[in-house]
Amino acid sequence: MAEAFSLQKVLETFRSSLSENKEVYIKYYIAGWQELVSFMNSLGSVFSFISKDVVSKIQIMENFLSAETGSHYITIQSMVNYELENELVDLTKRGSHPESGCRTLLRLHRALHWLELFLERLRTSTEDGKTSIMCSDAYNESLAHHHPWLIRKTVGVAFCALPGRDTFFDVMNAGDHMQVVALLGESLPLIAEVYQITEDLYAKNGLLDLP
Ligand SMILES: CCCCCCCCCCCCC/C=C/[C@@H](O)[C@H](COP(=O)(O)O)NC(=O)CCCCCCCCCCCCCCC
Repeated sequence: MAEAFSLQKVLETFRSSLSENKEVYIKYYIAGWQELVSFMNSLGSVFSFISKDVVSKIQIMENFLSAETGSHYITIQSMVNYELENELVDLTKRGSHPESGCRTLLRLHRALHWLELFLERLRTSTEDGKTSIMCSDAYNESLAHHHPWLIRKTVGVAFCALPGRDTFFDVMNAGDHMQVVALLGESLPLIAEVYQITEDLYAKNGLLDLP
């Protein structure tokens, strides 16, 4: 049987994703996402259209890693260099490289920003806090800017099906509520750092709007 989700595991995988010289290992980055997918699956099938999209993006990245050219995909930095130098990225409109590593990872990267905003809301919320509101506020501040109307509407409906704050804390499987809050406090700077390193790298290379 698969091991149960735990917030601690998410923290550990994102911690492992940072190299000494602050590069981001793709292997651990996608392992972190895989953990989050198992969390989402435990919330019920309303979220399966979201987790399916994440799973397909994880799969694209895994395929790059296991291909002959996999050594170029060790870190996000090496991937960006390799794909740009070899013109493997569609920069302005989708063409011959519709599923480059750079554009696929960008989608996960934007979602990581949502996660950061949402977990910060959850961490600082009070007992009567509504997860659906925390989720949609975080979404409207981040991912929503990149999604068309129909997706925004569908996502809005899914948010209403989110369990309450207590269930959320329990599913995180990290002890009592105070322990979860403490672990969130430990995890968030790490997630924020991984996010910021990627953001700076993409900005420097003009990759933030890849189609
Ligand atoms: C916890 C409940 C889950 C709430 C999820 C909120 C985020 C909403 C994301 C909605 C994505 C809708 C599906 C469609 C996506 C794609 O169109 C779109 C664009 O891709 P394309 O350019 O290839 O077409 N894809 C994306 O933007 C990537 C979306 C990735 C969503 C990741 C959501 C992760 C949720 C993780 C939950 C963890 C909760 C916290 C636990 C500690």
